Amino acid sequence: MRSIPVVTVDGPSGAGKGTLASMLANHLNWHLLDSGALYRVLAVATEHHGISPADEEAIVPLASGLDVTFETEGDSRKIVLEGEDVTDVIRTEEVGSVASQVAALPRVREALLRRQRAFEQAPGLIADGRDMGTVVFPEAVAKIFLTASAEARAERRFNQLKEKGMSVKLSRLLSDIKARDERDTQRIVAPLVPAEDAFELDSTALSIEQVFEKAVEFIKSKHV
Ligand SMILES: Nc1ncnc2c1ncn2[C@@H]1O[C@H](COP(=O)(O)OP(=O)(O)O)[C@@H](O)[C@H]1O
Ligand SMILES: Nc1ccn([C@@H]2O[C@H](COP(=O)(O)OP(=O)(O)O)[C@@H](O)[C@H]2O)c(=O)n1
Repeated sequence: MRSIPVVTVDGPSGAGKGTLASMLANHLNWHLLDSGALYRVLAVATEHHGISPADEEAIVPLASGLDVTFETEGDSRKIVLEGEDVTDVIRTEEVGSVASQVAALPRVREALLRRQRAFEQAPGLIADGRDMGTVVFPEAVAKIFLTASAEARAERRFNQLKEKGMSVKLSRLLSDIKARDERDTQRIVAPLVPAEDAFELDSTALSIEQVFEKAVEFIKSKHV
């Protein structure tokens, strides 16, 4: 039996992973896994339950039994945690920061593995995150590592949050993004590194469309 094809998109915050992953999923008509959303939802859950982001013992059972659903209706996606719509709440930089703290706990990552792998369904999967190509789907047919300068990423995030009506300071975003990069690349388990066989794509000077075209070209070269 032919296995289900997986394409991974990993990289640092604001590189354009989510944008590219959802364009690819629409283009190929494949499923989409936004693994960062899982860590973000878990971060919100720890806050709801009054658990410290460093308390691995308490977070592991929360991660294993996380009551979350990802609902897709046309182009819009809704994320519901314990009955509450958290689609927008999880996108703040504060939640991103807590997410990267809980994501550094080895047993928490382990607890979320099975849930992520369950997204691998026919006809194929686009998986977006930090360790999709290195840990979760090492057999992926095509692996993309998307980067951009920290300044470009902070500016993109700034515009994105402003559009959502959230007030943020660019200088604060840049320092938060750098702190998160540092934590994500330095952690012991599943650090943010390109897989050996990844196609590294720097999007600093590229438009969204140019990134998409290069990604499609690369995926085609893998006979997907
Ligand atoms: N190549 C690009 N050029 C300019 N803006 C981009 C580019 N790629 C993504 N963006 C914008 O940057 C913001 C962050 O992108 P997103 O896909 O959420 O990044 P990530 O998932 O890597 O954190 C979004 O508002 C998106 O529209
Ligand atoms: N596969 C993944 C995805 C996210 N994460 C963690 O979750 C945080 C939020 O991920 P995200 O993909 O939503 O973040 P952005 O790139 O959108 O800023 C990251 O900073 C990582 O610490 C992870 O460790 N592994």
